[in-house]
Amino acid sequence: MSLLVFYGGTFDPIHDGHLAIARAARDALAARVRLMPAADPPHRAPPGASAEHRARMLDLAVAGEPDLIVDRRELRRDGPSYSVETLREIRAEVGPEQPLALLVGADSFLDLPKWREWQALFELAHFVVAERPGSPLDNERVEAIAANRETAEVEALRGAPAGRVYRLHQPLHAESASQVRQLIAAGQAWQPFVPAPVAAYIERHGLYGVPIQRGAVV
Ligand SMILES: Nc1ncnc2c1ncn2[C@@H]1O[C@H](COP(=O)(O)OP(=O)(O)OP(=O)(O)O)[C@@H](O)[C@H]1O
Ligand SMILES: O=C(O)c1ccc[n+]([C@@H]2O[C@H](COP(=O)([O-])O)[C@@H](O)[C@H]2O)c1
Repeated sequence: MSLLVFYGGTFDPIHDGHLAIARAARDALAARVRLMPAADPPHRAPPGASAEHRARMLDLAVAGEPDLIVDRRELRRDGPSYSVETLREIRAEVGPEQPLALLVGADSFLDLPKWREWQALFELAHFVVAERPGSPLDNERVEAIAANRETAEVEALRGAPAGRVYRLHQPLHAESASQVRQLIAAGQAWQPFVPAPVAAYIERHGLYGVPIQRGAVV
């Protein structure tokens, strides 16, 4: 059965590292990837941009890429955007047999034991884990979380509805949203780290303290 891949994040703002792993997952898994902005991301300070701005930047970033889709379901729910609730909602829609995967970066995966009902997540979806500079995926640390669920076979993800952990070996990307926000605050060049239409949107709307450029094309 085909695999449904969901990629949750704060995307404050979406940057080239996010796009690179979404594309890498799409290509490695031959699947559509649904980027899901969190309304109220757990375990972090409130985002610098509103949920609607963050979602609109995602729309711009994936425009013209039919296998990258923006999924606004978490924006329609009140309270913290716990992944276990999101995955239960999706599972209820697609039924018990449909293979589902959650795409996360290495730092998120290594933090998984702090997530709400984290063990239940493995009953709801597979995890596809993207490598990320600064968060090495040592076998020991991965195994402490994956507990024998790891597989190197994409077919294993398609062959079960949930419960496996797959490492995505994509080229590493060092970008982070906090780096983009810090560069903006420091008055340094930040535009090279985000897709050009996203940079234009940030400038047009004066997000993150960028001086508004009314003439900019969105
Ligand atoms: N450069 C990257 N390489 C691999 N994974 C990434 C990268 N950037 C973000 N991710 C992953 O994407 C998901 C969403 O990330 P998020 O929106 O929090 O971006 P971020 O760059 O980590 O933001 P911030 O710097 O504000 O914490 C997380 O699972 C994170 O691990
Ligand atoms: O469910 C949780 O407890 C939980 C805790 C931390 C993060 N998450 C989800 O993980 C994704 C990445 O989070 P973040 O903060 O790195 O953008 C995003 O979809 C969050 O909703 C989920």
